[in-house]
Amino acid sequence: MPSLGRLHLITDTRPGRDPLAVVRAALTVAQANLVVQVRVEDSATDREAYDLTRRVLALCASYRATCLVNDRLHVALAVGAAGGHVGADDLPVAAARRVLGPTGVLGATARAPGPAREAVAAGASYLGVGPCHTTSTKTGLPDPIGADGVRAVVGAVDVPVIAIGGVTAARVPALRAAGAYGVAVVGAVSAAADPARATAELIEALTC
Ligand SMILES: Cc1ncc(COP(=O)(O)OP(=O)(O)O)c(N)n1
Ligand SMILES: Cc1nc(C(=O)O)sc1CCOP(=O)(O)O
Ligand SMILES: [Mg+2]
Repeated sequence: MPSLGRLHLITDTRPGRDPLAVVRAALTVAQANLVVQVRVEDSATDREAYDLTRRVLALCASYRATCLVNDRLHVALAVGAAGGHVGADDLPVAAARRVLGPTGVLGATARAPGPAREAVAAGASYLGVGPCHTTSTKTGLPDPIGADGVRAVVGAVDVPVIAIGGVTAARVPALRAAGAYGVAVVGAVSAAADPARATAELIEALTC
């Protein structure tokens, strides 16, 4: 399995957003270092998810970047994406592993060391850990766990930890110091006036 990219860009498909333009801009800068996770609104149809994912996958292929699919693993399989990401409301990790097979990239959300260990034992190849900071992108989340929460999970598992939730380039150093392998962002790139520049700042913070 190729090594996992350190910057995960999660698509923002809320009304008024242009996820393909943002993905295109980020890819021109981050290229093969980027992981694009296609995340659609719960109200989106499978056909809408499939169509968007096919287009994102085609863009990623031009740069040898990795494309993952949030929640809808059948869409990941249908388009030939590298894998998917599941959380508490999705397929259990062991079931997701059976769906993706032994070589698919499988991310799982974990917010504390115990569930993190369970997710890895069940077949997760990386963990999404957060929310690290407050976020306006998703509602209904628990309180932020901060860099200390990330550190606790990092100490419990031997797979890459991807910090998520309110992540900005300025916050990356503290997350890396806590042991995060990488970060996942929505707003830091999608809501930026210049998504390519925002991507460059995140890559710089992740690799310096
Ligand atoms: C990298 C990463 N980490 C966490 C999540 C959140 O997944 P989940 O808890 O299933 O919530 P939804 O994204 O499905 O609303 C993620 N998508 N990616
Ligand atoms: C989709 C998602 N899941 C989270 C979690 O903590 O599980 S935080 C989040 C949204 C991240 O968006 P932004 O980078 O704009 O804060
Ligand atoms: Mg989910």
